[in-house]
Amino acid sequence: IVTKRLLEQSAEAEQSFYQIEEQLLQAKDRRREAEHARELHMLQVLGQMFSSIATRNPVATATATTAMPPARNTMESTMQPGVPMSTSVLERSFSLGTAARRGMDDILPLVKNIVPPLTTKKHKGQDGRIGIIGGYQEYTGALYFAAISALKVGADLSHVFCTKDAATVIKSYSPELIVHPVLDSPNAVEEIEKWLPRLHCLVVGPGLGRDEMLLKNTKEVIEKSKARDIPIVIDADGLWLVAQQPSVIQGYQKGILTPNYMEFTQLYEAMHHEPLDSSDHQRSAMELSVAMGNLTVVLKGEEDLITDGNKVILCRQEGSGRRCGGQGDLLSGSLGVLAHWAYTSSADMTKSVNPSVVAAFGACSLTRQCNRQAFHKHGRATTTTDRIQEISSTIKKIFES
Ligand SMILES: NC(=O)C1=CN([C@@H]2O[C@H](COP(=O)(O)OP(=O)(O)OC[C@H]3O[C@@H](n4cnc5c(N)ncnc54)[C@H](O)[C@@H]3O)[C@@H](O)[C@H]2O)[C@@H](O)CC1
Ligand SMILES: Nc1ncnc2c1ncn2[C@@H]1O[C@H](COP(=O)(O)OP(=O)(O)OP(=O)(O)O)[C@@H](O)[C@H]1O
Repeated sequence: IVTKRLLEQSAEAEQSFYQIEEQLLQAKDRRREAEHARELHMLQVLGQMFSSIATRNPVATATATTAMPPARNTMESTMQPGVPMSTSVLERSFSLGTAARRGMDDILPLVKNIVPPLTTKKHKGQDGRIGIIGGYQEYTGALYFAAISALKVGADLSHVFCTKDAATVIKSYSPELIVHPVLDSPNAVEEIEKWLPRLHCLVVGPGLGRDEMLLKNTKEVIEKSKARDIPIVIDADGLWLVAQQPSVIQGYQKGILTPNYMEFTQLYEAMHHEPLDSSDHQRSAMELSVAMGNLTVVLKGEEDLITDGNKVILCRQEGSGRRCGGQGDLLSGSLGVLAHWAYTSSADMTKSVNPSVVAAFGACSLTRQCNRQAFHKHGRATTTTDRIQEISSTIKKIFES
């Protein structure tokens, strides 16, 4: 009994330590955001000064206009539960060439706002401790791709929760990942729950497989994570779980679903009990989001379609013609980090746009640009490992330029 009590006290002490640590981090984040807002304000003032100089100088004005072609056509629509949707959508697309730079005006600056500055003042973990659940023994690659992408995008720690057999394999891929071989253990939920107070975001599903026991454990971990109010990205086999039991995530505003077309069809049909009308993806994606309680849905494909049931945003960043496995894992891992950054940024930083949507647009843009760059180098031989190697330069180009 004494040992049990001591263990309980130590668990409580640990929990309050992490709560205090979280509060400190949040205070630091708020200070950081205030600094960022001041810098932005100064930049705006400088911009106004330059533009007034340019207006006084007709040659400079003409040059600027030629260098900046007109914005792409932009339309908006809204949808509320039970209200018919108009057919137009809010369209956001960009490429890194000068031609469509104005298309980045709306969402991409918000993504840039949420990317935390790199300073010497931070401690390990502050920019993100991401948990990833998946990694059935056949699909160790998927979990690795998601976890390493999270690290490379900027998380400080990437915790992988997988089966015992998958763990050794994943550890041997990379010493940078923290691997917990617990998902198939008899006390899996307790083992993972211990880590939840330290995690900023959970990514569920890459390579999870469909084993009943693993899905049951995963479901319970999702429930525990919801109670902690952390963003939860659900991909791959995690979406299969949602299609079987939508209530596991339905109505949880920090839930983000990232289906490919097949997964989307399953989810849609599970929610609506009728075949998907494949002629109007935008409408169907909004309908799914609304049916799920306005969760953010990212329908991946030739163009990525992001919706929280109120608006549809298209990410048409040029990708590549290669469709090998693992691109979705890069997307879900990156999205985990961006979701944490978006939810810890102030409403000023995201201009009150849904943080899940801002994060999703960032992750789609990043994934597609990585695809594009890797494809330019490797052509038909491009694989996900090549894409992951492009994360660093892609971040510099699209988020830090
Ligand atoms: N290296 C790895 O370990 C990888 C493992 N993966 C994992 O493998 C598991 C199963 O994923 P699958 O890719 O088999 O499941 P999917 O649901 O993606 O695909 C099922 C089938 O549908 C086909 N399909 C996919 N998209 C389609 C579309 N738009 N139109 C028509 N057909 C389409 C696919 O060719 C496949 O035969 C998941 O856990 C996933 O995370 C993948 O992430 C890929 C990489
Ligand atoms: N037809 C396409 N054209 C251009 N880019 C695409 C296309 N299809 C998918 N993508 C890009 O690849 C990303 C991953 O989408 P994909 O459909 O491959 O996911 P997935 O099937 O879940 O991947 P995984 O193999 O990891 O399970 C998308 O976000 C998108 O950026």
